[in-house]
Amino acid sequence: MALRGTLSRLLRTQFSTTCQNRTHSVAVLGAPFSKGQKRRGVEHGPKAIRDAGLIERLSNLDYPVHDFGDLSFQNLDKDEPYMQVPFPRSVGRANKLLSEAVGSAVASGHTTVMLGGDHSLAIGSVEGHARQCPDLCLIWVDAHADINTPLTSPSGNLHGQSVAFMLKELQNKMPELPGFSWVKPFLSAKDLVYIGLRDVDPGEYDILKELGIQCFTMRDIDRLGIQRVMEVTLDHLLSRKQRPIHLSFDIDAMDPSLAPATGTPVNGGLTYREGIWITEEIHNTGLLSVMDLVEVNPVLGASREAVEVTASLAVDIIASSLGQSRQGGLLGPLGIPETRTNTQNMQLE
Ligand SMILES: NC(=[NH2+])NCCC[C@H](N)C(=O)O
Ligand SMILES: [Mn+2]
Ligand SMILES: [Mn+2]
Repeated sequence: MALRGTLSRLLRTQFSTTCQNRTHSVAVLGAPFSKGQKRRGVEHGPKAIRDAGLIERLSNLDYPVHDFGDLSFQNLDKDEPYMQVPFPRSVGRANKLLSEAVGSAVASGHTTVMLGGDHSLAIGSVEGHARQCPDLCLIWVDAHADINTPLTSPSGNLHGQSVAFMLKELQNKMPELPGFSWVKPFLSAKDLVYIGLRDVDPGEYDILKELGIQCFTMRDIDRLGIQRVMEVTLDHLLSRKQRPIHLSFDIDAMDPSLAPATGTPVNGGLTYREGIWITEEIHNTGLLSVMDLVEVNPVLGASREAVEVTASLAVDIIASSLGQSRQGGLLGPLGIPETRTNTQNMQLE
């Protein structure tokens, strides 16, 4: 009994330090994978983002950075489509590997950055994170909701279905796909917020409505302003308790003029400053635990510049999520002191 008490206390301490005291060190993990969709090139995303100076930029922030390099994904020669879904076994297997890698980076106490690759990788990334931190919440920044099921998906592509694998509420709507027997739904609809939506399929619309998922479309951002959107987002997820945040950032959330090198661009996206505001506010909570930066596709840039601006925007978004500030200086922020809401104050103490 005594031993059991000690063990559970030990596990509890381990658990709370793993899942709460963030940003002592950063782990970077590349996932060069593209079979969640049909266009080639997105597997070169991690290299493009590293070449744009990611590691150097993160080294200028205040904590050690561990670059764990890129995972290596095996090619399966036989991977026939299942219910119009291409490459199910390859996507399932890659995500299992990624889940284990993210899980162990989180268990080692690192704030973890996953570089994609296509957005199907969020399945493994969020799942691995949730195994370590079961009470995490998810902020999905994207032009798309990626919440199709194999039955509603117009394209079949798994990068448009990642969230459907996670949600407990969709369990009965998800067929068993080959390669995915290891994933059991782990997230509740109330623990998810979308920001930046502007291209939602009819089946996705029905799911979002039915489950009452908190969404901020581009129209909501125009109407409320990004400051209010983040206030409501963080309030929705954190007002009851402090919990680890998983940020899944699809580069196509940004306007295509800023992020042209991506597979499914949609006009009318986030401005540079809206993107940075989102990540600064998430950093300010002190609760960011894992982030994904996905869908940078260097092959789809019309020119070298187009690829470089996209990759360097990805670097800015990551650095800002991890504390790079626009207010500089060790002597405290410039500008007018900010008054914060109660929720935000609670996080900052
Ligand atoms: N991660 C992405 N870029 N997803 C785009 C998804 C597009 C479309 N909704 C689909 O299901 O195919
Ligand atoms: Mn998208
Ligand atoms: Mn996406």
